[in-house]
Amino acid sequence: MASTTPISIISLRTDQDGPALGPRILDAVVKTGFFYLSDHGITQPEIDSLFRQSAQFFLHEPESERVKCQDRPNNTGYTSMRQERLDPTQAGGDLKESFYLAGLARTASGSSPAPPQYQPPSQLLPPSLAEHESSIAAFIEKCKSICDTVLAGFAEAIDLPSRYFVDSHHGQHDRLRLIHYPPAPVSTAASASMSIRAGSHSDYGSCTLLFQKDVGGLQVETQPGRWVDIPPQPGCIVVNVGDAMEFWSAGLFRSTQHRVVLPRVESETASRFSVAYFCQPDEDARLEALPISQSVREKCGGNLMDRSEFETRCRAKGVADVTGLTGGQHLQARLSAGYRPTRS
Ligand SMILES: O=C(O)CCC(=O)C(=O)O
Ligand SMILES: [Fe+2]
Repeated sequence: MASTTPISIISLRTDQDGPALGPRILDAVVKTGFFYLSDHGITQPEIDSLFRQSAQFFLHEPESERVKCQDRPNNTGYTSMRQERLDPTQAGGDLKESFYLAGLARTASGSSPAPPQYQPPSQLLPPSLAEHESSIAAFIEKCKSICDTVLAGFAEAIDLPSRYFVDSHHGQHDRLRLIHYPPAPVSTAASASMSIRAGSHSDYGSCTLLFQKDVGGLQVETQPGRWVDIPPQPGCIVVNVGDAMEFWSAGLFRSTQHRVVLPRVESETASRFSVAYFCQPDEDARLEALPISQSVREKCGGNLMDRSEFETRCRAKGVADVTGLTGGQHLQARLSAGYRPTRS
């Protein structure tokens, strides 16, 4: 099955015999930093219902209600069309709009508040989403729990105790992002050079879960200049490594550039909906480029980033001190650096 997909499919089925998650994801996170995750525990009806709520918001919520919910300092709420430009070398802003949600259940007034120092900010909700607050809060908690499993896999993959990363992730900076790419015509060479649905970028955090509805367009740069389609795969979430985890793993795990291209065929011209869950380290998490043991190095064959490539990538992403920093400092460094890797 895995050989017919561009990235491997990894199952979270608990009754499966065989190795734990760590050894099974090592190859994927070292080579592309992307894999499909199946049997993850979120049901299709739960995903469908979030996509319905997202469509209701983007297609029917009045503009006046959307803009009331913008909260840039807390990185929550609505971002409008072309407001974001993920690739600073791209001519115009991205052809998308989005809504960022913090961990609703973990705030002081939520159903399971986090310890005070790790509580996410409170969230402004427009009427169409406020109506579904408890199911959205539950969806966010399920994503968080999948991320904890993935984080445990990351630790096991490099021979660390399972909780090594989990203990620095209380969901404080995590965000669930509803994304809408409006309908667009099939692109021409001219339109593709002017705009894009989501410009080339790498994600900032530890890992991202991505739910794609039915319209394709997501691509990953597996080698410099070589873009591979990652189409929606029934029953699967796309999981990818983010910059914080690339840093933490001393460049062993790859935080790879990806993008969403304009429609190439008629079937991609409709609205495209996706949902991303960005898992971030805590503000006070200590990130340090961890030593990678000889036995892990051997398992990874020739796929290790050497020290000078690691340091170059860190600096390009705004990280001046490659020995260590906090989760909060990493996020700030990443937010203030416009990053586009040099092509070799
Ligand atoms: O919408 C997608 O499929 C990808 C979105 C993405 O990569 C992001 O928001 O970081
Ligand atoms: Fe992304």
